Amino acid sequence: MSAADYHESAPSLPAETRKALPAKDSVEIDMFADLEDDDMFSLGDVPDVTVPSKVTVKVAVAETAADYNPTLVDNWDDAEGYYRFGHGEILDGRYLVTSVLGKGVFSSVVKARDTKADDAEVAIKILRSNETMYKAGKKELEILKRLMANDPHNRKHIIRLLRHFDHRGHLCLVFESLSMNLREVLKKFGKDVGLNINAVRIYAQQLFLALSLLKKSNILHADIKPDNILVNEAKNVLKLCDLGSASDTSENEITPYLVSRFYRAPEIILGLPYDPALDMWSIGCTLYELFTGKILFSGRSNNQMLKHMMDLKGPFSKKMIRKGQFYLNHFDEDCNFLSVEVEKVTQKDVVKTIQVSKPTKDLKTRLMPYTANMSPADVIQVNHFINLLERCLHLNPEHRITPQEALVHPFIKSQK
Ligand SMILES: Nc1ncnc2c1ncn2[C@@H]1O[C@H](COP(=O)(O)OP(=O)(O)OP(=O)(O)O)[C@@H](O)[C@H]1O
Repeated sequence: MSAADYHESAPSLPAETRKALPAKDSVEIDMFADLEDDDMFSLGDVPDVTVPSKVTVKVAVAETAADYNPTLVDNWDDAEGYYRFGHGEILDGRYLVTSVLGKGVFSSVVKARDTKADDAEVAIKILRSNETMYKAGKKELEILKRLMANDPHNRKHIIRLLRHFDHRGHLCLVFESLSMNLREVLKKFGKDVGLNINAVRIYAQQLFLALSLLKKSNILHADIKPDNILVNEAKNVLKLCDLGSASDTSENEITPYLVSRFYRAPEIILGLPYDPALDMWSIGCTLYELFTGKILFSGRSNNQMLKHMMDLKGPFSKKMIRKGQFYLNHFDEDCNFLSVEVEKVTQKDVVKTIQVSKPTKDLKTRLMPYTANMSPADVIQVNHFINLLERCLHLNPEHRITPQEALVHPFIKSQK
């Protein structure tokens, strides 16, 4: 999750977590900036993540929670509570840090070699040192354990947690190491053109398996998007990661900002009770993006997200609209849509009342142009894909396809 995304969803967090977040980024991140390569997805063509062959060991102290002295925090934390690493530092007496993978809102993630396990590569998520972040990390840890207990043979495509430890007041989660995330795969291989239909099918099947495990475990992921899906070096296996926003299905507090906006289901925006179907919506948006290289619903606000959804799928039923706690923010009493648009000349927001009767650009219209140079067999696949997407993106969560149904859908079942 990016800081910009997260800030928008901050109202769903405890107040103290929100306070701990860095200042809001007012600019929406351009997720396809600096694209270099327009190639279609081709396996085996990605350079390895650079890991220096020689690293100098700078610190070799194994801390325990008992060693932790909060007054010394400034020595190794930056002002925002992120752990400051030394290149070549050893964590927990065994993990030799080789590179920094990234810095999210909750944590920094590093690659390391496990000197007690044949130098196997691992990824370590180091939570920021802040009581609320620590608690959030503990929740992520418990959820990961629950998921692994329900998938003892590691067949369901959710990231594996190897172990955890405390390091100078930071909770550290040790994961199996994977290569790039699907946002990066798309940037590298599918800018504006997307991945080929067979790659999309393989990824779709693995995502539905992950979703079936989440559903069985009564867990909502609540942040599925290409950034939170990692692939192996060969890019033929994916794993769903970042369970930092996940919760038990019983914890469904109604909030209009759950899930990163472009992947947010309509029931969240309208303020209806939600369930695992919200993750299926995010998967529908993600699969569309994998195939086309383009974001399906890139609304600048919840209101414009609803507009984009209706352009694709037609109007919401009045019954569904009226059940939503927030419906009067977006519809009038007669369920006409109140579209908040920017007036071109004044650049001010104006509200236009719109009666939506049918989709202006449905999935078939959008996706068929991609079949122009395809073989007849692939065109059949794309037709199946369109049908599957229609069902993942049903406006009414009660009618959305379930993971079990998706796994036997003709798009998934009809291998070439
Ligand atoms: N097991 C792993 N193997 C390889 N890279 C990983 C692994 N786990 C995380 N990463 C990298 O670190 C990034 C951030 O991880 P993650 O989303 O779990 O942390 P986060 O603190 O929740 O970040 P954010 O706030 O951006 O969501 C991922 O997008 C990925 O690029």
